Amino acid sequence: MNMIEKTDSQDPVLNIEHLTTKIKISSGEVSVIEDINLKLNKGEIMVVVGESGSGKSMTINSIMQLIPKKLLKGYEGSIKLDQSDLLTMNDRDKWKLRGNKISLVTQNAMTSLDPSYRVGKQIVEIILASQHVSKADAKGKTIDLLKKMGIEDPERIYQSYPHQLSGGLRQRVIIAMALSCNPEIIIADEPTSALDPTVQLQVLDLLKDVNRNFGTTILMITHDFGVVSYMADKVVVMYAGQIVETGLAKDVINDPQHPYTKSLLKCIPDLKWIYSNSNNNTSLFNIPGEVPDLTKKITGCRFAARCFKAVAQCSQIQPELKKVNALSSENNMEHLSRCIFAKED
Ligand SMILES: Nc1ncnc2c1ncn2[C@@H]1O[C@H](COP(=O)(O)OP(=O)(O)OP(=O)(O)O)[C@@H](O)[C@H]1O
Repeated sequence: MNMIEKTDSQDPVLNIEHLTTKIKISSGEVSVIEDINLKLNKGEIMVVVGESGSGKSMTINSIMQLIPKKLLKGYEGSIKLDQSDLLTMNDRDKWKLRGNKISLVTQNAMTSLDPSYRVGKQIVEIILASQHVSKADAKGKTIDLLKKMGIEDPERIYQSYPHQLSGGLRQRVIIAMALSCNPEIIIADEPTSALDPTVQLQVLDLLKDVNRNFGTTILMITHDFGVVSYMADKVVVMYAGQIVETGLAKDVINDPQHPYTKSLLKCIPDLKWIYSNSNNNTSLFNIPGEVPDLTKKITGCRFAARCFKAVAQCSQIQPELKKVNALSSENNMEHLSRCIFAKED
C-alpha cells in the first residue's frame, strides 16, 4: 500500500511531535534533541535559533533523515509531512515524499554545487529527474528561475562554473536549484552565515520573496537573533537539545520569557531598525559559559549554570514548557517558555 496520503490544506505542511533523536556514543547513547514539537503551516517562515550545540542541525538532519546510520541510535515521536510520518514509512516512500516536498539550502553553496559542471546544467539535471519535461523546457525553466532569483544575466550565469561566481550569486543559484523541483518547504541551514553583511541581507530578502511569490514554506536555522527578527513569523529557541521558548516572532521578541532568549536578544547590536518599538539594549553582549555537554547528567534547568536569574530551585527541578500570556491573540500559535519565572497564562 502506498503510504503517501493526500493533504488537506488546513493541515500543517510539517508537523513534528515529541521528536527525540538518540545517537550512539562510546558509553551508550545520548538524546541530542528531546521532545521537539514544531508545526509549520503553508506559507509560514519559522526560524530555529540557538548557539552552537543547541540542537539545530540535529533537528534538521532528523527531518531530512541525514543522520548517518552508524551514528543514529533511533528516533521517538513523529515527523509528519503532509500527514505521512517519515519515521514509520518504508524507505522508498520516504525518499519519494521527502524528495518531492523538501529542498535543503545549506550555508556553504560550494558544497552543494559540483565544481566540475556549469551551474545551469546542474539545475537542468534536477528538473529532468523530477519532472516530465524536455531538455529544452528544462533549460527554459532554469533561465526563468535564475531570472526570478534577481540574476540580471541568467544566460551567462547558466554557462558559468561555480568557482566563477561570487558568494552571493552562488547562494542565488542554490536557491534557484532548491526551487527547481517545486518543493513545499525549503529548509535553510544558516544560509547567509558565510556571506558579507550586505550580501546576507540580499539573500534574506530573496528568501522572503520566494516565500511571498512562490508560497514556499521556509524552515530556517540560525544562531543570530537579528535573522529571526528580520525573517520569522514563528520562532523556536533551542538550548542544549530542548525547545526553551517558542511563539509568534513578534511575541517572543517584544516579550521574551526565557532568560536564554533575553540573553540572545541582548547579543544583537541593534534591533531598532527592524522593530521600532523595541526597548532592547543596543550594546554588544556575550552569554558567559558554554552549552553543557549532553553526555553528562544534567539535573534541573539546562541553562541554570549560565542564567542571570537562576535560584537554587533551578538546578534541582527540570522546568516544563508552559504556556505564557501571549501578547497577540491572532493565529493558533501558543507562546511557551521553559522557565519557572515565565508569566503564566
Ligand atoms: N557526531 C556527533 N557525535 C556526538 N555528538 C554530537 C554529534 N553531532 C552533534 N552532537 C551533539 O549533539 C548536540 C546538538 O548538536 P547540533 O550540531 O545539532 O547543534 P547546533 O545547534 O546545530 O550547532 P552548530 O550551530 O554548531 O551546528 C550537541 O550536544 C552536540 O555535541
